[in-house]
Amino acid sequence: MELKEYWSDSYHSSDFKLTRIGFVAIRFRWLVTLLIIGIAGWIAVDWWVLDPAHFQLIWKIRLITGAMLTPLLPLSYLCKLNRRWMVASLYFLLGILLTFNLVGLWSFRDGAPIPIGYVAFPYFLLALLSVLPLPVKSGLRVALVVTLAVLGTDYWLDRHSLHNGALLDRLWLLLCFSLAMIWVQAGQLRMLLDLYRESTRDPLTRLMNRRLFMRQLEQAQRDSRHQPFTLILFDLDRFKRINDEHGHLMGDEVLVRVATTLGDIFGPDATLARFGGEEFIVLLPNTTLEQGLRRAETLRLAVESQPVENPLGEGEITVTLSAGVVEGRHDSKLQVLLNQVDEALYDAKRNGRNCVQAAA
Ligand SMILES: Nc1nc2c(ncn2[C@@H]2O[C@H](COP(=O)(O)OP(=O)(O)OP(=O)(O)O)[C@@H](O)[C@H]2O)c(=O)[nH]1
Repeated sequence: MELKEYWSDSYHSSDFKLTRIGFVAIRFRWLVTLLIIGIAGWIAVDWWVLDPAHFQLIWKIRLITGAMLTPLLPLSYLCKLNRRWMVASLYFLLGILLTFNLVGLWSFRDGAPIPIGYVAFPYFLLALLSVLPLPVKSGLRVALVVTLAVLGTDYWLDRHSLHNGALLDRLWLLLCFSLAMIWVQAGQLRMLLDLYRESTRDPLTRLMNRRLFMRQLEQAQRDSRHQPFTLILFDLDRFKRINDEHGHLMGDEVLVRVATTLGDIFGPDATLARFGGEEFIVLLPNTTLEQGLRRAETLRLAVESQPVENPLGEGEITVTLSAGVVEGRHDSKLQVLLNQVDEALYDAKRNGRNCVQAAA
């Protein structure tokens, strides 16, 4: 995982963004449930700890806070579809909880001893938020909001406290908790990204696997509007023979080399995947059938003209491929397109291999 991927989700792929937000939404829902139960349930503790005058006010504040958090539960189902909803819900949660903290502390303005639960609440909140796999930039924003809220509360309740050592003490503690929160969040983000890559990448070529490709294809079709897109499905010729005659290590080397050539030929606009054993697929957005055929031919020539060296130093071999090409539109049925391109590839094999065939 690269450093910039820890920093901001703008460096994540759109598919991982959705995966992460779905994960955050589930954890967020559990967090809100826990907070609603905890905040309302704490009334029992307050009943024991507080004097009746304080208790009369506090139990209502707790119930109102719990009620205000409740809409976040159904909203968390929408959040998994949209990052903006997720961010808005998170800040709504922070707003409610920090206001609860402010009003709770304000209720002790008469000098009554403040129970530890009220003083420690912002730190407790930071600890709870560490369950969300947020990038560092988002974690810093959350920490900043909590710190400013603590400073604002201090200022509002007791202007002098901003100038004494106790404030420094609180800031130091906030910094420690914030760093711990960001550290745990980044660790979770890393774990999630590693698992995501393991489950969506082919371990040999590092290209995306069939499952992720199908999701990308559905998305690309939705985005294509009235522009055509092209699919190229290709398969290495007589690959079994390469394995049998030169060994599996050589077979693996050929697959890796072809994957590299694919990246070089098609560039960042194309979506490339290993579709099966020695079968690869390419999705080209905004591309007509004629353009797709030309690009498939370029690939075929490139692979043919670059012999692959045996990793054990036992000479080199020439590899060829056969390809099928089909053009799709936003209203095409994907399963039909995949069948057509598969048929075209089969025709290319029947026509003698090492050639490109358009779908009928
Ligand atoms: N080395 C290696 N071989 C693989 C891998 N995945 C699949 N294969 C082999 O790919 C071969 C595919 O053979 P076939 O499906 O018979 O096709 P082919 O020999 O390429 O023949 P045509 O497709 O008709 O040209 C099988 O021998 C598989 O074992 C892999 O990851 N590494």
